[in-house]
Order: sequence, then C-alpha cells, then structure tokens
Amino acid sequence: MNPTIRVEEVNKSFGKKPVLNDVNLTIPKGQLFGLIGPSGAGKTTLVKMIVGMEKADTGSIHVLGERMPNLGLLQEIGYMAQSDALYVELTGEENLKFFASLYRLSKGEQKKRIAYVANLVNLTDDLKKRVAAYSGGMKRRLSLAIALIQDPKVLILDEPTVGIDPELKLSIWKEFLRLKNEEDKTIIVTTHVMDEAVKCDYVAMVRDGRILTSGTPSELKALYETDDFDEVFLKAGVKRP
Ligand SMILES: Nc1ncnc2c1ncn2[C@@H]1O[C@H](COP(=O)(O)OP(=O)(O)OP(=O)(O)O)[C@@H](O)[C@H]1O
Repeated sequence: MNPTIRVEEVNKSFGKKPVLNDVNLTIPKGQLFGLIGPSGAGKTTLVKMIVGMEKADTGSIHVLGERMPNLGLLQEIGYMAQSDALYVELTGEENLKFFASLYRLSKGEQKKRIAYVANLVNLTDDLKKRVAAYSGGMKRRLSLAIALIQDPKVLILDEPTVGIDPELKLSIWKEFLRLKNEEDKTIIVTTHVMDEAVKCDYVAMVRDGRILTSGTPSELKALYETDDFDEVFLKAGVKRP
C-alpha cells in the first residue's frame, strides 16, 4: 500500500542558506510520526512543504497519493502552525464556525464538530469570549481545535503543546493516540521535548536540515545504547549508525 506521506530527496534553501538537505521520509497510514530537533533545524519548513505552503527546490512530496502542493487536499490535511492565525476580534466559537464553514460542513456537522473539538481542548466554557482576551495557552488550544475541525485524514501539528499546562498536555496526547488507534489518522507532530518523542510510533531527529537518525523510540534507544532520549539525540549528532 502507498504510504500516506512520502518525502523524496527534498532540498530547500532560503536565498543562499540551505535549510533542508536530501530529506526522505515515508509515513504509513495511521502512524504517529515525531519530527524532533532543536530550534532552527528545519522542522517547520519541512512540515510547511508537506502541507503545501512551501515548495521544495528539488525532490518531491506526496500526500495521500497526490503531489504537493495541491489545493484539492486542503480538506484532508489539518494543520496547526507554530504561530496562531486567529481572528482575535471574534469569539472562539466564531473562529471555529468560520473555519467549519470554509470546509463546507453542514450546520448540523458544524455543531457536532465544534462541541467535540472545544471539549477536546478544554475550551467549552470559554467559547463565547473574544480571542483577544484569551491567554497564550488558550490560543494554542483554539488553534489545535481549528486543525481538527474538518475531521481531516492527516494532521500536521507544529509544536502543538507549547504553552499548554501538563495536565491538558497529557489529555491532548491521549487524544492523539486515540485518533491514530481508533480513527486511523496519520499524524505528524514536531517537538523539541523528548518526553513527547517517546510517545510517537516513529521519530526522525533533525538537525541542520538533515535527518540525523530515525526509528521507533525503542529501536533508537537500542541503537544508541541508552534509555534516555535526550542522549539518543546527542549521540545521533556525533555518531552515524
Ligand atoms: N521564509 C524564510 N526566509 C528565510 N529564512 C527562513 C525562512 N523560514 C525559515 N528560515 C530559516 O530556515 C531555518 C529553519 O527554520 P525552521 O523554522 O524550519 O526551523 P524549526 O526546526 O522549525 O525551528 P523552531 O523549532 O525554532 O521553529 C532557520 O535558520 C530559519 O531562520
């Protein structure tokens, strides 16, 4: 079966600065894939290309069998960017309604999806407030809710839990696992937090625009002979298996 996401030989520079070098990834349906790396490693650039917001200089990216960028796939890809793109003069609910109507959800579906995503991110009681009055964490949670609103097959989440308190973070991760296990969603999560990396089915560690190493968390721990994921990352930076 074709993978849900295939990145082949992708290179990208901004001006003279190379940002991604020969990146290859294969992500099967129903996988929770972690893209791990320090600030500036190239994670956001890579996920933007997978979503179709940036174009690779060379190489190719396919999502659900279609070459990206492809406007026809907007409905199938939920994207949560690192910076929140919200209408701050509107309420949380109005933001969700706006995006739900962009995706042409019927009135009945809109109601159901808004109730579900708001509950998921614990914003049900704040839906009538203007987003301008939201805290940073609440805005992140609303962005995550928007990424899920159209019930996409593929979720691409750029640092989804930054600024979110530990308790809610755990319940959001639980939901990612449920979406993958019960609904067969394919999910990419970028993070620089190693305790999130170990929850992924498969991780790729990125630095300076290159994939340093990749594998399941247990494969990587075995390969680098450590139980500590921070150490896996450090060792991967110096030693190539
Ligand atoms: N539009 C742009 N024009 C010029 N340089 C850019 C642009 N976007 C990203 N870069 C550069 O590309 C490199 C990779 O950035 P990117 O945002 O992909 O990294 P990242 O791994 O997502 O980091 P972070 O976790 O801090 O977001 C950085 O050096 C950044 O300055």
